[in-house]
Amino acid sequence: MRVKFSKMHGLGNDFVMLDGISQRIRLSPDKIRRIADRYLGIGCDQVLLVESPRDPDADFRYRIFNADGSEVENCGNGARCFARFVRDRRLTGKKRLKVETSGGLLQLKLMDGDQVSVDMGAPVLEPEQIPFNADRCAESYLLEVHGETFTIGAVSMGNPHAVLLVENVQEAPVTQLGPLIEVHPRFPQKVNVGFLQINSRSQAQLRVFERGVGETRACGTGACAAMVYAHQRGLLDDQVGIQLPGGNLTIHWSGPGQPVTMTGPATTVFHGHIIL
Ligand SMILES: N[C@@H](CCC[C@H](N)C(=O)O)C(=O)O
Repeated sequence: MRVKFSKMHGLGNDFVMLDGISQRIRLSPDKIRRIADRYLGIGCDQVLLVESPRDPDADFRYRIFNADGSEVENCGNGARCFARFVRDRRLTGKKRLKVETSGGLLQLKLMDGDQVSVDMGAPVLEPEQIPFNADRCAESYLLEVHGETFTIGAVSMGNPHAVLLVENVQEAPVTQLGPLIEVHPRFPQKVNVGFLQINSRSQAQLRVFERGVGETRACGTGACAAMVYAHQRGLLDDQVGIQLPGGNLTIHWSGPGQPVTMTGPATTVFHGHIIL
């Protein structure tokens, strides 16, 4: 099967975008791993498949697969790339879109230049909905990892995130501790792990070890989850610039029950065909 794709990225978090509306595409975990392989395939952190919506309120549905083949609920950088992809492929002429994901409905706005703004919905903090094993909902939790105890925040942005505050993000043990927390038994569906350094009330730096991928250059839902955790602890204002290894996102959140808004770029790199 010969399939058209676009290679895109949001701050270096890279995607293979597939139009499943004008092409018939059958994916399997094995095919996804092959597409994502940086030596044997195209190479990407996530494969994103655009489909017709099931929800009559939505313009599109988009499905998200991590490089390890697992299907997941949400992807912030992917959402911005999705919005540009459907416009560039002329699947819609709209600048404001509603898209269904398995983590909920997102509202997107194409702005000037390469910028896209996404209403990511309200964060979920109830442990059983994240899902995270804890007796009660709290601002932070103690997590034991191989005999050491860490203070973490647990937030769902449709997908699960653990957030740790660190003094120096460059020196944070992202690739050592990240994989241990990713598969911690208290997160029954595994978890994305963010390491957050607060620079001021409006500036922070973040590195994320993503579930099913490893450390990425940027994670949109990770930036939203980090904002929620630090804002709840009174460390950040409502509007914050979050610097990731691949560049900056602007995140806005005004508190519990309110949606998180993420604004940042979406970039197309090339188009091609792949034999699946
Ligand atoms: N890169 C993404 C998140 C992709 C999904 C994540 N790895 C998961 O397993 O939940 C983003 O920009 O949000």
